[in-house]
Amino acid sequence: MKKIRISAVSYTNTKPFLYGLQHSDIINDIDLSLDIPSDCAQKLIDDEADIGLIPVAATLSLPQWEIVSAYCIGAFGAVNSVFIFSNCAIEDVKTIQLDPQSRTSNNLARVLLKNFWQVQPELVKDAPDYAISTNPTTAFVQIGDRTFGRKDDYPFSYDLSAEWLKFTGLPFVFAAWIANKPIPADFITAFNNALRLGLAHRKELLNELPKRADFDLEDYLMHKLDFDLTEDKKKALYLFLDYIKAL
Ligand SMILES: C=C(O[C@@H]1C=C(C(=O)O)C=C[C@H]1O)C(=O)O
Repeated sequence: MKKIRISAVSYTNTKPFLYGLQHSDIINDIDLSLDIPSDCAQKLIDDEADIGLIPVAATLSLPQWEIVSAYCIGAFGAVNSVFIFSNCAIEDVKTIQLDPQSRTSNNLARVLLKNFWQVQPELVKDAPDYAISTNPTTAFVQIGDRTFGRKDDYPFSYDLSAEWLKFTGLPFVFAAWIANKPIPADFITAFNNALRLGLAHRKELLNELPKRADFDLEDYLMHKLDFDLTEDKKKALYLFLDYIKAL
């Protein structure tokens, strides 16, 4: 049988899923690559992968897509790894640098800026001084492990999942397991069993990960991240896509 090509996120948030895949027989039936989120999305768009843990905002660039898992990268309130870091209050920001590795959170920032904070800073992609600008009215979006332990390094840090909860009262879905073509049902069942196994073994996984003094990995993987793709999260996902379309 031809192996199913899977692109998963190369950040710590995905390690429970990887643990499950690597401890299940399904590992022999897949061709697994680890990519930054923007590349997971591009691989699904270019048909270089069959299933990806892709930023949900990228579904808007797929002619055909289907959610193939009951699990996701989500959060109810603060997630602690998706921020706007800023030298000034959001109302005073003039320029926001977008994160080149992100698709969802860049769009989440845009949705919140327009509809929640109601401000219109200039948005910059691929800024040459990304994340190091000293301009007092420049802020930047940043996701993933690069944000670990950085929250208190800036005068203002906005956790975008916490801000989305304030705005909508809903949880948020950053990335979901999405296929760009029909996938056999028995594969989907085995795939979800493997992901569930990984989530159930997060304590064992935590014992294998190097401890960090500046970031609570246990709180992150056990509590801040919320991996179940519940009905409320699906509602949030479709609401978010509608907000992006209206930008
Ligand atoms: C919570 C996170 O979710 C992520 C955010 C993504 C995005 O902004 O496009 C995509 C995948 C997830 O890894 C994170 O990376 O910190």
